[in-house]
Amino acid sequence: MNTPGNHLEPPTADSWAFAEDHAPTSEHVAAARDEATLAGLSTITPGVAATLTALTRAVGARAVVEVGTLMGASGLAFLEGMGHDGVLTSIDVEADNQLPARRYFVAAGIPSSRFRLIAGSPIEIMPKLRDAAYDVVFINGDKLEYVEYVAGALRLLRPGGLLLVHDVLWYNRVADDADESDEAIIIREALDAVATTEAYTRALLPVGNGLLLAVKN
Ligand SMILES: C[S@@+](CC[C@H](N)C(=O)[O-])C[C@H]1O[C@@H](n2cnc3c(N)ncnc32)[C@H](O)[C@@H]1O
Repeated sequence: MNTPGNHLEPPTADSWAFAEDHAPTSEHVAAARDEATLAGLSTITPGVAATLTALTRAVGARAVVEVGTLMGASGLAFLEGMGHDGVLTSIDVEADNQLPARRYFVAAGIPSSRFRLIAGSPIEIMPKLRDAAYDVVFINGDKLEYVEYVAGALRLLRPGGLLLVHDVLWYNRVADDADESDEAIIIREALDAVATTEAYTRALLPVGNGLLLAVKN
């Protein structure tokens, strides 16, 4: 049996669910999540949504870049964490994926001046964004491009800004050395790229499908 000070066991499924549901998401985030889930698409969990909102609030973010819009669940989590003048820039390669996001943002009462939805390749669009102008960069797009996204994020972040990379545990496959799937290999490379630059102080949070948090020094 574990006692304080001894080596901890991983959380049970009940503890994990308790943590995930501890801070409820808004009805708008829940609706965007539900639509993505019903369509069989991968979206953030409630625990990740709560973490994104709290971290955004903690750094007083006024400008967030997101790679991977989908139905807008994470985008709303950021918009809810920012003040009324905070602006989300969200990039997705699929323009059609951004239509529901716009609908959910409007339904949540977010004025259009507070979000920019950019359709196109994040690898081509990230270099066009301003240097050191963003408080948070959130990566949640194509896993096979994670190394390029991480490289692009460094220039965009201001000192003290947060790099957040989602899905870094990728269904328990990243930690499994025997797993040589393209996604697992590339996510490991992206994690290594953050670890080997002295630009960041980092922690890996086992919330949702794994969230890397790296503060730009
Ligand atoms: C995991 S979803 C983003 C989820 C969103 N952030 C949310 O909170 O629900 C990934 C997004 O990246 C884009 N994407 C581009 N290439 C992809 C790929 N090969 N596999 C998965 N998603 C891809 C999709 O259009 C999709 O909107």
